[in-house]
Amino acid sequence: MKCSVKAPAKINLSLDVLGKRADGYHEVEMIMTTVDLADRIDLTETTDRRITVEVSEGFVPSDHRNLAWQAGDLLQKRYKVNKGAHIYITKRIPVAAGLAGGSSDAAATLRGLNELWGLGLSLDELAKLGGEIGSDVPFCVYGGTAIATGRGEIIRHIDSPPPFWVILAKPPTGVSTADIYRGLKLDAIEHPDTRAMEAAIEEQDFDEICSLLHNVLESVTLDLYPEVDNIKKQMQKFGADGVLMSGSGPTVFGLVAKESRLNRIYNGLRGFCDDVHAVRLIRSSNTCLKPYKDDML
Ligand SMILES: C[C@@](CO)(OP(=O)(O)O)[C@H](O)COP(=O)(O)OP(=O)(O)OC[C@H]1O[C@@H](n2ccc(N)nc2=O)[C@H](O)[C@@H]1O
Ligand SMILES: Nc1ncnc2c1ncn2[C@@H]1O[C@H](COP(=O)(O)OP(=O)(O)O)[C@@H](O)[C@H]1O
Repeated sequence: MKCSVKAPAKINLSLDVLGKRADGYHEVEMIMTTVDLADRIDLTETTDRRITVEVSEGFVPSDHRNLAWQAGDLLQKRYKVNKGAHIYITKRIPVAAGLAGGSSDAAATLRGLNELWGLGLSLDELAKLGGEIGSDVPFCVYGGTAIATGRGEIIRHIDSPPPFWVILAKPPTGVSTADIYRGLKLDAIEHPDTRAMEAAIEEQDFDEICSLLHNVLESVTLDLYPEVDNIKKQMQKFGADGVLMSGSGPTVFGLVAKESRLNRIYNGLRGFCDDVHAVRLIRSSNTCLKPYKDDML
């Protein structure tokens, strides 16, 4: 048996850090939403108990370091599954980019193997399991739009923002999330207004959403990688309505209301940055994130 699962990227419309925890992680409050730039996960059930991974991009690890492998291994061990799986990952989400590509691959693997191995677990159960793999995995299990707290694993679903375009531009720099959190000066943080952003989303107020975009990790990454600031400025210059770095970076996203303006911004950015994507939000999550069985492919 086979199945395929979509693993979409996320952006952080708001990212606040409230403090450092005893376990070394940071207490966060983030508004996250899923965008339609996705990896594809093809899962094939095997009769031995091995979990194997193959990735379209050779530089992404295909051994135990791959988060999709970790998802398969965890599910198999926790539920004593006596079957294996081959996981083929077609990468489209830029790697180490602040877009949760690896986390989304892990989440899609959990959703897909749950189906393939007939485990019957709920999304809540899969999300809880995902939290053992990484802080962003629980959000990626559900997709949609949510407020994530704790170290990112406590998820409260909220309304989808109004429909708009998202331009993503990633400079050729990979960023280590741990390094960026480590570089944050907790006493110097200017906090975003998360409640106002939630209200703006509820009211579908695009202009207000753009004016409230804020990420406290941005200044840390910008100090280390000035090219990120350059992309921000270019995106603003070409006319994006709101511009922010996603997660720990270095991807910068621009929100654009008018399709007519999209080409100008996309082409302008392509002039000096190879990795540019124009995508939409995935407004309602679960139906399009559901695994497709082989007879539907
Ligand atoms: C910054 C964010 C924002 O969505 O995303 P990315 O930029 O990675 O996409 C997340 O908080 C990243 O989540 P994720 O990438 O899953 O992090 P994890 O694997 O759990 O942790 C990687 C490292 O980041 C630091 N970390 C992560 C989460 C958190 N709340 N506090 C932390 O201090 C820790 O040093 C940890 O060892
Ligand atoms: N399935 C995967 N896809 C991409 N990267 C992965 C995957 N599994 C593990 N990794 C490793 O995780 C690191 C972070 O990758 P990624 O999830 O793309 O970044 P981010 O957390 O910034 O969104 C990379 O350096 C990569 O080696």
